[in-house]
Amino acid sequence: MEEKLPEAEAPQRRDAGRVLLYGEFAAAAGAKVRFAVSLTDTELAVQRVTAASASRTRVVHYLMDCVGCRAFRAEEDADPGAYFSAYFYPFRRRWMSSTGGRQRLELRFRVAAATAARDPQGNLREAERWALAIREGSARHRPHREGVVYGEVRRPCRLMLLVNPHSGRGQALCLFTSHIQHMLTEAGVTHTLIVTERQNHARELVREADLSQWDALVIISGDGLLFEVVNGLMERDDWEEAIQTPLGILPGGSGNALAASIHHYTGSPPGSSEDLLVSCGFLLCKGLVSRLDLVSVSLASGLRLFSFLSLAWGFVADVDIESEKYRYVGAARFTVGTLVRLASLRVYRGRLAYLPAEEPPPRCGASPQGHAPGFCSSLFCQKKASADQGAAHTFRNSCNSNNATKASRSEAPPAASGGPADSLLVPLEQPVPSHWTVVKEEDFVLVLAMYQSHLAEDLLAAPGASLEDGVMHLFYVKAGISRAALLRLFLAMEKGVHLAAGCPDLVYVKVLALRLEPLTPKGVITVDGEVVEYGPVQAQVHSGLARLIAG
Ligand SMILES: Nc1ncnc2c1ncn2[C@@H]1O[C@H](COP(=O)(O)OP(=O)(O)OP(=O)(O)O)[C@@H](O)[C@H]1O
Repeated sequence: MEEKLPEAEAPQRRDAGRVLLYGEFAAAAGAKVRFAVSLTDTELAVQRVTAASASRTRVVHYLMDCVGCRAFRAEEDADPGAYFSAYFYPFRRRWMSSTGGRQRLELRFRVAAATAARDPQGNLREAERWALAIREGSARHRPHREGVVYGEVRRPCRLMLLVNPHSGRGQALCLFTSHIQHMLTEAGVTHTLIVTERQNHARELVREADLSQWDALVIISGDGLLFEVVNGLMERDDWEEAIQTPLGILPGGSGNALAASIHHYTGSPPGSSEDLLVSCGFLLCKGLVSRLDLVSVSLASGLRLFSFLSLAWGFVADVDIESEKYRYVGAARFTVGTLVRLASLRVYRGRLAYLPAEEPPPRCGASPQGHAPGFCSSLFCQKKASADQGAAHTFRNSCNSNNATKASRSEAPPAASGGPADSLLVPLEQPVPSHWTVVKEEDFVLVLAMYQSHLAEDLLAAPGASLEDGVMHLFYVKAGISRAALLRLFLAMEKGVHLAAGCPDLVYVKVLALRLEPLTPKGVITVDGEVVEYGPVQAQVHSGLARLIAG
């Protein structure tokens, strides 16, 4: 962020702290104009050196916005000067608009001290002194949120950067070279680029990789490639350590839900897809690491997946998959898909039950309004008697300690199949525990569990979500909603105000675990936007199990 101050010749400012370095430099060899440059703990201030006070405007660049600085010799051998270039990405609002994005700004100064004009090595040493001080300052100041505990990517760092060349409109590689590559160079981040050759290539790579060689695993693609990476890590024998590897995401798909969520959490207003890419690239260069909730998803076949974004059935899952054919229009594919599916709105039959995160578990037989008692005469109850003992026992053990807060990661015994045990779940063939809430309705238009804020770049589905809140944000829309009302909901979701729309058919609840049992014979269930086998499915949150580069 730039701040123009009217008068500030003195190299001392109360609010910015002590001046660490001060110098007067030109921008290039032979340039007449000189600049007074001062570095404090938080900012680099630049002021033109001139006799006329009117042109002495002082411009402040915050180290918070700086990704790196480098020193180098002049290109011409005859020039004894050296240079330092600092790279800033301040946020700029668009003219007459509430949107904006980070924009690149390079500040370059030529060091050629009068006394050492013929001392190229001395000039370079001075330029390096400035570059090091600016780099250290920018590493100390990074965009962060109050109350979040951060780690950081080790420096100097080596990234494994996985690109899906087919994601989105097939431009991920191009987006990397045009927007990200130079940022990484500016930030001194070394990386190895791997272009995926097929589905599951990334999954296999990270499953077999020597992770000690990498400080972070970053994808430039849609959410599907990160889904592969997360599951590849969780399939390893050393999953507990492997999943601690910082993950990063650069939006190259058409949905880019996690990238949009990360951007949203920084408090910046939404911008274009390009703004989102630069914002995520900036956060990657800054290298702060937050914890990220993962949800374990168990399917009827016994397969267990780990998900970081969403579980969807009905309208949302259908739109996601059916709109694949409109991928050439980019993010607008969801809008087109929504309109097409609205025209032939479907009702999906099934049973839904969940363990609420906030309310105390309902007593047996006590039914919250609109819900059946904990155990109902549904398919969930086929083996009520036997489950009552085993399941309730299993559940009580975990429930006492964490029902009101977060699903426990550390207290559960390790599961035989790798990954943490699902202490809140009972086998799918058994009824859900008695104090779960079983939804009375069985006809739905959609069921959607979100663990991050965005369903797509422009769909703020769960405004209250955060990276590590330890809950799933469960939405379901009951059958009977009109097309117009559903359209209104999706339009309101663009601004994240759908929950305030007073739609009687929309239900929202925070849950720790859920079970969905589709009765409609054919349909689509997606996990993080990827199709999984259709049938009964259940899920539990594991709070903060993974680590993600975010601000
Ligand atoms: N080289 C490849 N060829 C074919 N499929 C790939 C390749 N690399 C990855 N995939 C698969 O492509 C699918 C889609 O990937 P991804 O989600 O990253 O992109 P996208 O679908 O375009 O993004 P979005 O979900 O945002 O629309 C995933 O299932 C992924 O496993």
